[in-house]
Amino acid sequence: MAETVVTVGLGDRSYPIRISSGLLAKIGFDLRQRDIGTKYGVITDDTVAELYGKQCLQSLESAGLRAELITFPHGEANKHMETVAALASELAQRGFDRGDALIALGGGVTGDITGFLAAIYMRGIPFVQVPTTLLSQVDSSVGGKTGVDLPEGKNLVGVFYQPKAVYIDTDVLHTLPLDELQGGLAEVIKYGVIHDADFFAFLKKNKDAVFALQQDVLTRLIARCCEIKAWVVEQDEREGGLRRILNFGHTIGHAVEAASDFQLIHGKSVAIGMCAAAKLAVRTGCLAEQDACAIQDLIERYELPRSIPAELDRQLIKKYLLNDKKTIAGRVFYVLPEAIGKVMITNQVSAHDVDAVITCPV
Ligand SMILES: NC(=O)c1ccc[n+]([C@@H]2O[C@H](COP(=O)([O-])OP(=O)(O)OC[C@H]3O[C@@H](n4cnc5c(N)ncnc54)[C@H](O)[C@@H]3O)[C@@H](O)[C@H]2O)c1
Ligand SMILES: O=C(O)C(=O)C[C@@H](O)[C@H](O)[C@H](O)COP(=O)(O)O
Ligand SMILES: [Zn+2]
Repeated sequence: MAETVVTVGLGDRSYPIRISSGLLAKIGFDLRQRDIGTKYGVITDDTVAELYGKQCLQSLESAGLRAELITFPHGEANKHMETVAALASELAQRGFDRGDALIALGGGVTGDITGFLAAIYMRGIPFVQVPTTLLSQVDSSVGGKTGVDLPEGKNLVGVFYQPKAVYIDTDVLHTLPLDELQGGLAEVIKYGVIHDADFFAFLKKNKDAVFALQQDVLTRLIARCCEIKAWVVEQDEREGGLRRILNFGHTIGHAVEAASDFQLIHGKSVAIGMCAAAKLAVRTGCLAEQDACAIQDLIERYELPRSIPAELDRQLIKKYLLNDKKTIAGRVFYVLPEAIGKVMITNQVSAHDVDAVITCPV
């Protein structure tokens, strides 16, 4: 199958998202042509290092580029400032300078950490994204949101910093655990709800092909998500308005993720958050019951959770809600669906409705 390319159009900071099978072996050649750095620091977690570290280094070295693998322990629990500080020291000790560049090889945790590191190391060096989870291929590797968590909440420290290119090799999804594939599918469903009813219908129809990682369906799915994200980011890079729609499912989702102490992965927390937002939308009168059911049914079809686990502390969820960046002057912003393919942003949801949805058992 031919390569698919989606462009993120940001003037002189525009960049390509290249999508194809077998791309990992070709990135060295492409990077040499782009002349992004003298030496490449390949930042990756221990799991991905074991699976794809060697392949990535070989791709760069066979193109005549110098590269070094630098690892950190996998998992959301390590997406914090201490990891960034340790990686920055490692770069300095290995002599990385302003002529060098970073490669984020891994999932969203690696991408968020590496992008942030690239933005602040020596006040900014270039980086590229090589996402290896479905979630990172359809969402986190695109758009330049980088950052880490604080004990007080998710992604509370970070900057907007765009990559120079995104390389999506669909082959790497074959080693991804099912749980992680499903997490990515939650963000995929998000795109259908916020912007594209036809894509929502496509997902409804193609579940088996998606789970079987059928190449044509997978490429179409990843490309459509990247197109929608690029379309949003091109209009509102720094989340002054439209970009907030990408946060559908993340208001309650992020609070649930943090309250579970990251035992619930990001994508699954977003699935729960999208169902909660659909319920809130019905309660506030902006969404028809049957559309809320359609959203919940698709989430269930992809074997994702729909409700907040009973054992999670509701008060803790409310505390995290108030610490989130979506809370301004004490008012929490929600992205609520109005129909499949259309959402609105509001900070006028009553505490009573939020309480009802958070405490609701199903
Ligand atoms: N910046 C953004 O725009 C943005 C968007 C969405 C999510 N995020 C962030 O992304 C993070 C979630 O990303 P994620 O779901 O990719 O999690 P992740 O990076 O933790 O990856 C999930 C797990 O899969 C393993 N893994 C990665 N690729 C693999 C492969 N090909 N085969 C086998 N195992 C593999 C990793 O080692 C990890 O243990 C969260 O921190 C979330 O906040 C950021
Ligand atoms: O790119 C964006 O914008 C998003 O909101 C994408 C989300 O899927 C992602 O989880 C993001 O990290 C959330 O950002 P935050 O600013 O709410 O922390
Ligand atoms: Zn997300």
